[in-house]
Amino acid sequence: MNAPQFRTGFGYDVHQLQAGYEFWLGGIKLDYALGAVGHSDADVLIHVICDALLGAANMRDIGYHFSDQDPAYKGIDSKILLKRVMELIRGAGYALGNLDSTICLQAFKVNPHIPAMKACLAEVMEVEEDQISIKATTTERLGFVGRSEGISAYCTVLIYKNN
Ligand SMILES: Nc1ccn([C@@H]2O[C@H](COP(=O)(O)O)[C@@H](O)[C@H]2O)c(=O)n1
Ligand SMILES: C[C@@]1(CO)OP(=O)(O)OP(=O)(O)OC[C@H]1O
Repeated sequence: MNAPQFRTGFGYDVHQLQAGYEFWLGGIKLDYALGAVGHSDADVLIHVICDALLGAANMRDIGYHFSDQDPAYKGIDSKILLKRVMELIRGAGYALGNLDSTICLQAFKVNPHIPAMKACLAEVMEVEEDQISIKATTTERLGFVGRSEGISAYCTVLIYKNN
């Protein structure tokens, strides 16, 4: 058999934080005074995972597939979008090697929630928890994250297909 084909992808996303919204992150709902604003449930971690996967497969980005102008996606659970992205990736013959992500959030520590996020995402993506890394950082009170005006996240992925 020929050597497998490896491809990397990268995702970055930002959502505003405001009172009166739910706070979905990594597929789970967190209890906080502010929530993330978006057309969907605004789960920034899932969005960067989707973008990294789509980028790795050279399949554009999340907004290309699920437009924020389309009422079908209003308030949608981002886990549904991630499932669809995994179907696209697998449909093109790719499997996930691993993903590594960083959440940028000042307001509270997400470390205690990371095991639940990993378990949730592994189930949605139908991969092993060991293939999913989630990290977190504040921005030392600097910038929009530091002022808790928003949350951002980054993700890299490795996907592969056997030739
Ligand atoms: N929202 C966050 C931010 C950070 N952490 C954890 O705390 C560590 C220290 O954060 P600094 O921004 O001060 O470097 C970081 O390495 C994370 O382990 C967190 O859980 N949630
Ligand atoms: C996920 C989508 C689709 O509902 O909406 P948002 O929640 O606004 O998220 P964003 O990352 O800004 O863009 C992708 C969108 O198309």
